[in-house]
This record gives sequence, structure tokens and C-alpha cells, in this order.
Amino acid sequence: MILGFQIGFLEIGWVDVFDILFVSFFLYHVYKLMKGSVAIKIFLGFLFLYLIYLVVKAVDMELLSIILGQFMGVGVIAVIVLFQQEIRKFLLLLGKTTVFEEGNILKNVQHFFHEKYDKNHLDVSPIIDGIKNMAGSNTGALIVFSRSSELKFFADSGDRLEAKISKRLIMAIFNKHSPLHDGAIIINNNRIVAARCILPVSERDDIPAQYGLRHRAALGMSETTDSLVVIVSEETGQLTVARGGSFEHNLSTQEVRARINEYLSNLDDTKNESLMTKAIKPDQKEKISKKDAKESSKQELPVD
Ligand SMILES: Nc1ncnc2c1ncn2[C@@H]1O[C@H](COP(=O)(O)OP(=O)(O)OP(=O)(O)O)[C@@H](O)[C@H]1O
Repeated sequence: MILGFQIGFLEIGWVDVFDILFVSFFLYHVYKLMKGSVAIKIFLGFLFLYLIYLVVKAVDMELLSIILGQFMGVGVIAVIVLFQQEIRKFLLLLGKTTVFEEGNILKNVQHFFHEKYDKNHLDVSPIIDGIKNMAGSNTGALIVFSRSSELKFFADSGDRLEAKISKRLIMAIFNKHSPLHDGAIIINNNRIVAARCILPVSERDDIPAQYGLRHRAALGMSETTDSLVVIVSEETGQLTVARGGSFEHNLSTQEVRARINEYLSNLDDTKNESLMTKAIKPDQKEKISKKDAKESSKQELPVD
């Protein structure tokens, strides 16, 4: 061992320091992933059992340490089964922060040759116009923006469209009588990739009761993927953005436009924390009335 320093009888090497730092970093990220979900309670239960096991082993309580030892032996399998959702999220998180992310290598090459390359070339205006109209008429909508991949897994859960974006198409999809209105649309690379997509539902237990499945699905999608999800509430016409496992509620269409543009231009990577400061709080129960939503839509630019 490369000796670093000594505290009393403890010899601490630099490798130990890195080991401790790495484990702290790992545990912190595991905690962040699980925060607010039921899994954190199971995780703490496991941790508690493991600590008891260590104590029991240290004081040589044979019978108990054999029983707990058996339990710890199958612990890895139990952990994989119990935490499959979290492990999936963690691996996705690892994947999306590496150069191997889908499209990432290509993007970097394009960046290298064309500094001003705009990744998505997305004109947000028709989408914002559609959102404005849907908010005014209390038409529920779920719109997923993805800057890096077409989210194939989720796109395949719905109906492939590969359609050019237009305000009328978006409104037609989410029209209550449309066979495509249920679920989410996915937008990537300046096209509507798919409609009627099923998103993963967040398991967080601190989401206020007034937010139903549409909001849960948006939050779940933002937890598991690097996407930005816009929700138009059918009940209130209120606009919400979900990103990185947080909500921003009660946004104006201009604010939604800004969030989408920031997301697509990558600016929010560094500002994401500050943008998402309005994470859901139990007391955040204000709802925009139908009238307010209509008035706010009138203040926006006229739609074509
Ligand atoms: N897993 C899912 N993936 C995609 N869309 C979903 C999912 N679950 C529900 N939805 C959509 O949400 C709709 C139900 O919304 P619900 O009223 O429960 O949500 P809400 O959050 O209260 O929204 P609203 O404010 O619009 O009422 C469904 O009709 C469906 O279109």
C-alpha cells in the first residue's frame, strides 16, 4: 500500500482516500436517483441490515452472523430484482454522460468541422403556437423533446409518424377525438418521430395529488432520459415543463419557448439547476383557470 498519512493507529494510503471518495460519490448519486421514491426506504433497510451484520461478525455472534451471512449472500440478486428500475436509470445516466451516447460522436465530428452547427435546426414556433391553442382550449398534451436521440424504445411504444412539424398537426394529434391523442409525442431532429407513446411513470411519492398520470409520466421520462417534456393540463390549461426529474409549473408560453430553446442549444446543461428551482412543493396548488389560460394565450403573438 502506498502510505499517505497516519491517524493514530490508522494507516491511510492514497488509494484508500480515492476509494472513500469514489464510494461517497457513488452513494451520493445512488441517493440522488432514489430520493423521493419508495426504493430509498428499501435501500436504507438494506444498509441497516448490513451494518448489523458487520457488528454481529465483529463481536463473533456465530448463529446470527450465519443467518445474516446467508441473507447477504443472496443480497446481490435481491438488490438487482428490487432495484431494477434504479439500476436502469443509473446505467442510462452513465451512458448519456459518455461519448458513446447515441449520436454524440457524430455531433462532435460535425461540431469540429462546422462550429456553428445547430444540432436540431428546430423551429419551435409552430409547436409553441400549438401549445398556446391547446392551453386555451384545455386540450391535454404531452410533448417530449429529445436533442440527442429519437428515444427509439419509447417511440416504438407508440405509432411512428416521422412527420414534419406543424401547429395543425400537433393540434390534430392531441384533439380529444383523434385516435392518436392518448400518450405522448416525441420530437427529435425537427420532426415528430411518433405519437401515442407510453412514457415511464415516476414512482416518487412527493408529487401533489392534483397531478395525475400525465404529469407522472412526464416526470418519469425526464428522470430516465435526457429529455425535456412539456405538459398541457387538460384540467387547467396550465403549462408545465419536466426536466431532469423536476417540474416547473404554471409557465407562460414564452417561458416554455425559452426552456425548449435553452434545452436544444445545450445552455441548460449548466443552468439546469437554477432553471428548475421551482421543483414541486406541496403548497404549490395554484391552478390557472380556463379564463386565465385563454387570456394568457391572447397576449401571445397571433397564430397563423
Ligand atoms: N405512461 C403514460 N405515458 C404517456 N401518456 C400517459 C401515461 N399515463 C397517462 N398518460 C396520458 O395522460 C392522460 C391522463 O391524464 P390524467 O388526467 O391522469 O393526468 P393529469 O396529470 O391529472 O393531467 P391533466 O391535468 O391533464 O388532467 C391519459 O389519457 C394519457 O393520454
